[in-house]
Parts: sequence; structure tokens; C-alpha cells
Amino acid sequence: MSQPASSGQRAAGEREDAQVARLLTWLSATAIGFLIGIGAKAWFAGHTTHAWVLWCFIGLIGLNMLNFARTGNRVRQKGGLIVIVGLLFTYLIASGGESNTGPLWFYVFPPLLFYLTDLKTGTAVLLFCYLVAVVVFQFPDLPLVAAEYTTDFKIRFFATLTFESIFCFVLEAGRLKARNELVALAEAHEHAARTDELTGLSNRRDMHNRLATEFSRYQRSGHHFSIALIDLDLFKNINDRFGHDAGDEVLREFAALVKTLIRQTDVAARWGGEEFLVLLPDTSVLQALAFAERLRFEVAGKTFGFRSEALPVTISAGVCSIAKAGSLDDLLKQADVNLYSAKESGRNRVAPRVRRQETGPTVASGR
Ligand SMILES: Nc1nc2c(ncn2[C@@H]2O[C@H](COP(=O)(O)OP(=O)(O)OP(=O)(O)O)[C@@H](O)[C@H]2O)c(=O)[nH]1
Repeated sequence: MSQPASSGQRAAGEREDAQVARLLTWLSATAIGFLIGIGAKAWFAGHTTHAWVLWCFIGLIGLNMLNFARTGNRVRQKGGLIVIVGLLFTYLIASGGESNTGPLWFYVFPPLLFYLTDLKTGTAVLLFCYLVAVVVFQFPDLPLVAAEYTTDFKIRFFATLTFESIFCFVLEAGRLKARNELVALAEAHEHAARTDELTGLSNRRDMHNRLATEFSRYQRSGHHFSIALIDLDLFKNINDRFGHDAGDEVLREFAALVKTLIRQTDVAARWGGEEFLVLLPDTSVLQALAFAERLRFEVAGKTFGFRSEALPVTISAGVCSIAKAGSLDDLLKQADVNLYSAKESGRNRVAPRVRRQETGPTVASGR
């Protein structure tokens, strides 16, 4: 039986995606604002080259935003922003920025990095940036390196940055753990909301949703589907003679048997009490009758046991195809009428018009 992909996980992923998209836009816009301001300050202080370099970064961020608006590729947008910010910080460390305060901007990097990437990538990029910073600090004579820092500053810079990085790593790891636990919890709740506890099959609510989906598909594309409404015969007797636990065991065993007989695309649900409904997509009424008859035959031939007692179990089934019904309600009603007729004609049979055979499953005719 096919289960839909977890919507808990999907919803969490979509929410996070939208959140990251908002954050990226906000960050890019804020970075542009800062760069305009700091560039202007540098310009009026007479550091025109510094101002132009900062404004060039505005162009890069703008291009990155435009590229995202055009392609919608969020991964590339994230990667682009990280590379641009990394280059900007490298420039600020190498140039010293204004009054050698450039490296201070580096503190923005760790939280941004861990939020935008996973922990492994974030750590790897951060270590690479550390390496760049070490090279710039240790080799002030390198081309494009204009700043020199005191040993005291370097030690404090690395110590505080390392502390901040570890702190961000731990916080992000905690956030991810809590997020994963929440998603798992949401999934468990979602699963419980659509599953019958006793049999592990879909419950009535889930089946209603699946029927509605299948009906829309039928209306859209004309794909037929059928249903088989199945009821365990004289189930009350089993409860009365062998006890409620024995009855429960029969329901579980029957559900397990159904699971082995249906296709991946079929869905079996406990419709209520000792009644089950199987949804058979892309299945004609003849094929559905063949399935129901096979199930009936297997149940009649199977030994249901409870505490060394063999329990007499048979089923009756009413089958109907959407081709014979105008609506879902009508489909369910007709299946119910057919089930009733199967019961009326002596139980352990499939309706409509299936020839009873104890030697093997055979469908006499369809509707
Ligand atoms: N053990 C157990 N019994 C249940 C469960 N749900 C419903 N039942 C029992 O199923 C029985 C259904 O009995 P009836 O509706 O009289 O039907 P039946 O005995 O199967 O007779 P027919 O349907 O006419 O063949 C009742 O005794 C319910 O208590 C369940 O979850 N576990």
C-alpha cells in the first residue's frame, strides 16, 4: 500500500525555504544599505579607492539578487551571497578597512554561514576563511595586503572569533536537533491521524481524503477506479465465542492478508468495526471483482488462530466502479447495497454476480 510522502516534512521544508528566502532578501538589502553608507563615509574621508571597492560589492550583491529573481535558484543565491560576503571580509581584513577595523566585520560571518549552510559546509568554509585570515595576518607583504595588525589584536581576534564560531555551531546544532525532533513529532501525529491503530491500515478519514483525490483524478482525466467494501462475516460470534482479543487478532491478521494482496497503488482502510474498504485505482469493475473474489478465497482458506484456537473467518464484499456511479456518495452507497446483497445471499461471497468457488477464485461476470 502506498503512503503519501510525509507532509510534515514537506511543510517544514517549505516553511524553512520561505524563511531563508525572506532572510536572504533582507540580508542582501541590508548589506547594500550598509555598503552605501560605509562607502559614502570612506568617500568623504578621502578614501576613494576603498569607497569604490565597497560600492563594487553592491553591484555583486545586486547581480546575485537579479540572478535569483531570474532563475529562482535559491541554492545558487545562497552560495553567491556567501562567496560575496567571504570576499568582502577578506578584502576588509587585507585592506584593514577604515582605521584597521575591517576584521571586526568578520564576526557577522559565523552565524550567517551556519544559518545558510549545513554544519559541515559552514565549518569547512569557516576554516578556509580562518586560513585566509592567518595568511593575511602573517604575511602583510603579500600583494593586495595593505594592513598590519598588532600581535595582541591578532590573538584577541582569533580567540573571540573562535569562541563566537563554537557558540554559533552549538546553537545551530541545537536548533537543527530541535527542528528534527519537531518534524518527527509532527510526522508521528500525522501518521496517527490517518492510521487505524489496531490494524495499521488507513483509517476512515484518510480513506475519505484518498477517495476524494481519486474522484478528482477521475473527473480530470477519466481514470476509472473501483472500490471493494468488505465485511467479516458473523464477527460478533467470534467475539462472543473466543473473546474480544481473539476478534482483534482476526482483524489484525485480516489486515495483514489484505496488505499482501493489494497493489502498491491500492489503498486499504478500516472503514469501521469489522468493515474494510479497498480503493483500487485504474481498476475496472471486473478486475475489482477478481481481486475481491481472490481475497474472499484466501480468507476462507486461511487458518486464523488465537491461542491455539482455529477461528472460522469468512468475508463478504460489495464491489462497485466509479463508472457505474455518479458521485462518491453514490459509489459508496452502491458498494454497500452490493455488500448487503452478498450477505443476504448467504455470506462468504462477492457481489455483484460472482460465482462462488471453493477451489479457486473465479469471477463469473462483471456489471
Ligand atoms: N474484537 C473487536 N470487535 C469489534 C471491533 N469493532 C467492532 N467489533 C464487533 O464486530 C461485531 C459486528 O457485529 P455485527 O454488526 O452484528 O455483524 P456480524 O456479526 O459480523 O454479522 P454480519 O455482518 O451480518 O455477518 C460487533 O460485535 C462489534 O462489537 C473491534 O475493533 N474489535
